[in-house]
Amino acid sequence: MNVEEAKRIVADQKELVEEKLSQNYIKRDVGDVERFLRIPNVLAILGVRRSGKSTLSLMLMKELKVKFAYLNFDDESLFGITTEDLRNIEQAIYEVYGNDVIYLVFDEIHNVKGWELFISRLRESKRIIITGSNSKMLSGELATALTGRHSDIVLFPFSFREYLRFRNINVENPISTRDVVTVKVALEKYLEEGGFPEALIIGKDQVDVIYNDILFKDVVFRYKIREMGKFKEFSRSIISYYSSEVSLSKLTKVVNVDKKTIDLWAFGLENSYLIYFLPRYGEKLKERLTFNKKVYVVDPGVVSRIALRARDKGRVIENVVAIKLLRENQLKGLYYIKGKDFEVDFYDELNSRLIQVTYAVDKVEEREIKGLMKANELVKARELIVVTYDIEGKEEREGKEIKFIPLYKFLLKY
Ligand SMILES: Nc1ncnc2c1ncn2[C@@H]1O[C@H](COP(=O)(O)OP(=O)(O)OP(=O)(O)O)[C@@H](O)[C@H]1O
Repeated sequence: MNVEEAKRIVADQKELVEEKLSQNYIKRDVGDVERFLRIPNVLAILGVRRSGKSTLSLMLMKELKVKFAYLNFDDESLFGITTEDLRNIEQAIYEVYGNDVIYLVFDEIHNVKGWELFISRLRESKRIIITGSNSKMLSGELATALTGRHSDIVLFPFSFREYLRFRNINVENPISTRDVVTVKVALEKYLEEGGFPEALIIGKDQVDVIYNDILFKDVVFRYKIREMGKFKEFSRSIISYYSSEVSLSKLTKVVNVDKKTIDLWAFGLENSYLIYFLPRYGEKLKERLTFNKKVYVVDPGVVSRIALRARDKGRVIENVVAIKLLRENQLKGLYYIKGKDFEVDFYDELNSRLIQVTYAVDKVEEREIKGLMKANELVKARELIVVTYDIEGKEEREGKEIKFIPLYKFLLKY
């Protein structure tokens, strides 16, 4: 690709960006992202496809009021480009945007071979945002060039709080009966439709489009999967296990492929951020095939549209809590605890909390509380919480306080 061709692509995309910048977007709760751009000066925004990564980068540039250049490498005219092409692209960027541009935003650059060294060189003089929907993009051999020199955040589809903002419901701290009702009605809808911005703008069928895009572009294409039918069946089966323990070995028999293949497919789905495997506390992470794990799905909308079994409210609620915790902990320090005769849904090690989730409307079952107490003998957590559907209050057991928090409050405040 020569510089002239590259210039045309950069200029075409510049027009699209200008149009995007003129629109109003929903503010994302991602903390002080700008901070990441100061030192070190590469910020990677990772996360499931269509969660709003490029929009967030553009919002950030707008907020900082800085001059920046943008290029999306997920553009057909840029497929198959080489390391040499990157030099011409760089020059084209300066010609289109000016030599004095300091901030560079690159979408999906990880599809280009040798991108890490390119970024590593640019970072000497520029501040860079890269986005990607592959959790392994920063763990390859070449990425060592960037080790310790980038911050990364994982962006999820809208959280419940962001969803309320999108629906123009300005109740972050509902107290009056009317506000509580409004928020609870919105929560029911959120549990059904989820938080992919496009699914809320275009309609729920868009979830299917996004789901298929993830399967094909982020897994099938990347991992060169040929048995499409079986892979789709596998993906749907594993999603149907949301909020449950899953045995990959068993799925091998259901889908009828060998263990190595299943392992690769599960790896692919997890790397695309579509599903997340929560490990059991205290267990050494061996191979995916053998370790005990529970599976959670990135968005309630995907659960509603794709899972095979009848919708189970208790599990839907547990899934939404899992995603909130994963989002806030940025995928770190979360486990479930399972002993001989007890289970606790989440051990949030970072915040020293044990969290049980139940679809209780008028009474929390004794077994849920016993589970908390037993797990607490093991981990000595600071806080013990039961997330309920509608019960609020406190109870003391053996000198330890247990809080009962309704789901809407937990999602908004905790
Ligand atoms: N904060 C927001 N407010 C309103 N709409 C949004 C917001 N973020 C994203 N969207 C909409 O969602 C869609 C996907 O957003 P975007 O392209 O930023 O996602 P992405 O994660 O970069 O996608 P991909 O992984 O495919 O590159 C776009 O149509 C965008 O307009």
